[in-house]
Amino acid sequence: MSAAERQTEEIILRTRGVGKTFGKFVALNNISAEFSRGAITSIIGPNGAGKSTYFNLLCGAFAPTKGSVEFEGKDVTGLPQHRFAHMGIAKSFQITSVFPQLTTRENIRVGLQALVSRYDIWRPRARLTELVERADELLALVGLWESRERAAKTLAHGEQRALEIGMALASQPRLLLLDEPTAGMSPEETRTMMDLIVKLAKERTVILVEHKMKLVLGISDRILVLHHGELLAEGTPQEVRQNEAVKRVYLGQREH
Ligand SMILES: Nc1ncnc2c1ncn2[C@@H]1O[C@H](COP(=O)(O)OP(=O)(O)OP(=O)(O)O)[C@@H](O)[C@H]1O
Repeated sequence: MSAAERQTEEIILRTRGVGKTFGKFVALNNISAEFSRGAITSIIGPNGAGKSTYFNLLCGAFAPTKGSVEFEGKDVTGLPQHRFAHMGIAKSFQITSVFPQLTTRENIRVGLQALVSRYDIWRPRARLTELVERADELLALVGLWESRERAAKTLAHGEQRALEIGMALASQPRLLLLDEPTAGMSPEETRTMMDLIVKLAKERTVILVEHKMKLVLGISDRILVLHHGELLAEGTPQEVRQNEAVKRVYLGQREH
């Protein structure tokens, strides 16, 4: 394996000098960062730091105004969002997108059926069995097996978020992007979600956006800190915790 190939193997996603402007407003400026395969990387920063904007660039929802995005060594800058999904990148947003009237299990099956073209159309029975089995595996993985027959609208907020992640996993992504996965959750729901993220990260790369620094220190391999659209700091949780600039930004903020 060449040095370049080894780098591609180790770095799943990279941005080079990405920026994003909305009219004259610079929401994100010149962010260069690398995301290691198999790691949990958290993007943190105070309100308005540019986290969601960066997230949207990483998952292909926005094209950057400047710079480039590389996934597994390929330049994917400006490709339509569905191409990102087909390449192996899945995302789950702050806003829940489950179908409230359907059961938990039906929701997961809907997620899987969206991929139906990958299956052999001449073997419908085998395809159906495979879908059902895969849906049940995903339900168990995200901790919703017991709630499988409940209408999604009756699930607690934390369970709805877990369901949404289950749906995102239907495409068997190599990279899972989560935007504030614990937003609006109780402390107990938050712990459950953090445990789920750690479990999911054993099999795939996870990047998450969060504004609660304390929350991600314990589970992240690497942390990027954004502030006013710039990359303020990056490093291990230990390095970020001790970083003077980061301390200043978070000083006086209510810690979560
Ligand atoms: N579509 C848009 N049009 C104009 N300005 C925008 C748009 N989206 C974001 N912004 C601005 O860009 C800046 C960064 O926003 P962004 O949502 O990325 O921050 P954030 O770190 O995710 O904040 P929060 O923690 O509050 O979600 C903010 O000042 C925001 O007002």
